[in-house]
Amino acid sequence: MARVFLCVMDSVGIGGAPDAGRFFNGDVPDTGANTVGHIARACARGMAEEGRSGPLRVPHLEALGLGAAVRLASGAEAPGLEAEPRGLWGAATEVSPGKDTPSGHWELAGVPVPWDWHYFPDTTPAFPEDLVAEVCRLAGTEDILGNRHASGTAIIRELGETHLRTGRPICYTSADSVFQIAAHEQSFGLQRLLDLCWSLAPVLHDMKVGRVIARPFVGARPADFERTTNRRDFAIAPPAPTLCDRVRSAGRPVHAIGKIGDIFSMQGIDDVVKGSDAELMRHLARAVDMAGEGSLTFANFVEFDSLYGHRRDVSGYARALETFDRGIGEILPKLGPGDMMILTADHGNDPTWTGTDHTRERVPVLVAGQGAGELGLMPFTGVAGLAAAHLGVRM
Ligand SMILES: O=P(O)(O)O[C@H]1O[C@H](CO)[C@@H](O)[C@H]1O
Ligand SMILES: [Mn+2]
Ligand SMILES: [Mn+2]
Repeated sequence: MARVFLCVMDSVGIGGAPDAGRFFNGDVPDTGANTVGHIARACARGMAEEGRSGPLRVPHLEALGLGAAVRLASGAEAPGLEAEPRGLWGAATEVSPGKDTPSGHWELAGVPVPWDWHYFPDTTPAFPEDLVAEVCRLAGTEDILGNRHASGTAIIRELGETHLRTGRPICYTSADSVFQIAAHEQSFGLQRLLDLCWSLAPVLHDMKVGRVIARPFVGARPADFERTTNRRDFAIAPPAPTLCDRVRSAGRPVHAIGKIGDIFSMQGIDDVVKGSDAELMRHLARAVDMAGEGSLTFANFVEFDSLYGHRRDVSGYARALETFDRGIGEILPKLGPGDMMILTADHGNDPTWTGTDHTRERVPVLVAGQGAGELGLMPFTGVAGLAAAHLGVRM
């Protein structure tokens, strides 16, 4: 029997998407965006020196083929990642029309998105009046705050005090197909925020808005406002059976780590554990120790994206890659002969790029535990194919 550990490093793209010119950050097309390539270049030039220093040091990812994957995907060099790969390595290209998290994950799990998502216009107000009225009705408030495109950390600094004073929820969106609600955990109430998002989700899903996201925060003053890990994503269910459903239908356990449960609306998933990325790495180590024969463990490490990519924090992103590399380095030696660990990503989020949104990019496909060699370029669905073939499950 065999086991698969499929790990998504959220937003760790490697450039080269052939359709990048059709995706934008503001008015600027994503052509040339390269999350890993540009971080490695910034590190090598001494331009990512906060809390770390010098060239990007990710020896385990490098040995698995991360640098080679950057070169294959985009033709660009990733300074510091020049070692010959000792794992199976390749790069994957997305076909779904969105550069968002559900599109990326569903396609990695074998199901490209067959519809066009609804995006809210970058205007103020961004939301239609009947939607605002429905939010007010469900929240029991006279109005909402925000009602525009925003960065989540900036908008709570800006509107958090008004929210505390008026009780009105802060509603905002981005270049993704999302409706996000920020509210204070104590003053508005965490459960009330989660209930509000849960009640609104079917309305938004009918409009083909991919997710309603609860963004709870704490703190008394703008300088201390901080989002918590109680974030919840209420996503549309995948349109067809995914890798998770296939594995589960074959009578095998499917364990989720991090956001995976939310992204797949728990479809095809037995259990989920959540926490910070540091906690998720410990959960992954435990899964490698404990997961049963024939199982799929599917993990998402979100902090690359949420803490550093959207914030365009190059040093922070480099630190996160180096921390992740150390964590994975401790887990890799635990893999047994029947184990396959796949490290990949769902889209890019180049912290050196303009704007604050994701970037359309190819993603790495690094396979540990199953020998060495080049996998070449594949579609995102090739990742599901690798996992299913290893488990002996039909896709
Ligand atoms: O700026 P914050 O709130 O982190 O939001 C980001 O997170 C959302 C979901 O991943 C993206 O659509 C982007 O808007
Ligand atoms: Mn993502
Ligand atoms: Mn994101």
